[in-house]
Amino acid sequence: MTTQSSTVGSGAATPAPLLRVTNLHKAFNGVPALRGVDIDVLPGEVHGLLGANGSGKSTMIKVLAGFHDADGGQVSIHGRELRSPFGPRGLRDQGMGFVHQDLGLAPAGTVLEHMALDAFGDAGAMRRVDWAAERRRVNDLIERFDVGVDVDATIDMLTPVQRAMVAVIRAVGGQERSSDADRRGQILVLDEPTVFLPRHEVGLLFDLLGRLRANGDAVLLVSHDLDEILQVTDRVTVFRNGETAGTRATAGSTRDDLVQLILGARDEHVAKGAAVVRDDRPPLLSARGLTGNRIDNLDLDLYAGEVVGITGLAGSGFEELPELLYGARRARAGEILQNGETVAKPKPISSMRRGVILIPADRKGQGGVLGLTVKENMSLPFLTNRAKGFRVDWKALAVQAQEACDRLNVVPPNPDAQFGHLSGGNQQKALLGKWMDTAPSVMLLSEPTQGVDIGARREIFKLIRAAVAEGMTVLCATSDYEQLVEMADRVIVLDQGHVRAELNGDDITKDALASAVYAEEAS
Ligand SMILES: Nc1ncnc2c1ncn2[C@@H]1O[C@H](COP(=O)(O)OP(=O)(O)OP(=O)(O)O)[C@@H](O)[C@H]1O
Repeated sequence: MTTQSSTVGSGAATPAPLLRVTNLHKAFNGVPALRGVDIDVLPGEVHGLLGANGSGKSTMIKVLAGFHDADGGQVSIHGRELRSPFGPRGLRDQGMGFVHQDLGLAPAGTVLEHMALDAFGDAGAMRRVDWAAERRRVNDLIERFDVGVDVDATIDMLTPVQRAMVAVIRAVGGQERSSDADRRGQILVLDEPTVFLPRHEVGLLFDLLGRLRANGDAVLLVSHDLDEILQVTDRVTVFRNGETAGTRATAGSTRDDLVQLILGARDEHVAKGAAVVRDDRPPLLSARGLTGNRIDNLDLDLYAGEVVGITGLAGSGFEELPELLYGARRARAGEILQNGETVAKPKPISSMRRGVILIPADRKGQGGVLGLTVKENMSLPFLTNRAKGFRVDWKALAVQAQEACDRLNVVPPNPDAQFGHLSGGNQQKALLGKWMDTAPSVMLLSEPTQGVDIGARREIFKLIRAAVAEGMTVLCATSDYEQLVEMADRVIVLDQGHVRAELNGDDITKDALASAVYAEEAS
């Protein structure tokens, strides 16, 4: 796929923007989230929207989608000026479509039903859906955008990337139906669509974005993955602290340029510690013959002072290893040993007591309680040891939570903020802080920096390296090769539940990881 659009990159005079946001303001309880952001999105471009966690990306998108009302500023679409509030449908009827990270698809519904749901929305519950017409329309969309799914397939039958593509054409189809704008020249907003996709399938989604671009539409793509942004976008806009830090053409921009714009500072790499010294102490955690749904008869030793990465293609088993070791998922066979001694019936509660903790990938679903405050979330592991009789020492817990927020740069650094209102990266930092305070000996991580910006990522790596230097061991299951290169002392590559390769020290490079993961496919 080319990285330049014919419309934008042709050297012709810049076309009029499809979407122009000027001086947009929004505060929550008096705290500004947007302090006057500006962005122009042109026809025929994929425009990246970057920024640290909490910089205001989602807030702007939620204003455009009608979820929040802006406090001030202008928005124009196709040159027509509009002012927030935009009502519950946001700018959907003006030619904008939105695909949120969770995709908004129900597993049991078919592709056709999902698309027709939008028709129900338009027509009201009383009107009959013309199923034959819907089927023609949906088939036409699938063909036009070469999505390759069956209209009657249920969502749970589709691969993750097919689901993402269905969500995209569903948004496109919704626009075609409701927009009074010209069919060409619509704006599709994708909020971190790739974080849950297997790396090797992301290209299929990007090809679809290329087809939209060729159609004269525009895509606004929010992502923290700079390689992805450099690969797929024509221009990028960076938000910093609720303001626009700048807009750049992607061609000619480097990763470091973008990092500097995001952070307002140069990128700083975290040094890995010295190599682990393996004395005659037993490993902190081991597996022998461990077998799960995918993992098959795996032997593994995790030693004090090391970060061990585990990776592979989706379905190779690497994703289930943290949960098996933690006891959140029952093994079919095999045993787990801690400090050389067999662990009888591993369960989450006993793992926690033994100093083994798990930070799951889906932090919103599993890691934190959205309706509680940051302090309450951070206090959960300590409620018993901070209890005096029936009373909990909230004062001590508040001090502890404040210290963790400050140490980890959680934004806002306010333990009384609602956890669910924190941006994704800040939620992850708060969760890490909570578990680090329990001084674990084994930390099992699953995609620990998904949705986390580059600055917070560095802080998380630093914390992990510091804890490892004190004698902890970390297992990090991820398909993010860059993270493995930066963080891991050794990486185990799985294939169909078995160890395919092990890379150590300086041999851990992105290329080496990719060729180990894809070795069989390439041959
Ligand atoms: N409903 C809300 N109530 C209070 N504060 C909020 C609310 N939504 C967002 N914020 C705050 O507004 C600021 C901007 O958050 P926003 O979610 O827009 O950032 P973001 O750039 O999308 O971050 P991320 O990359 O982590 O998703 C943050 O400080 C956040 O805590």
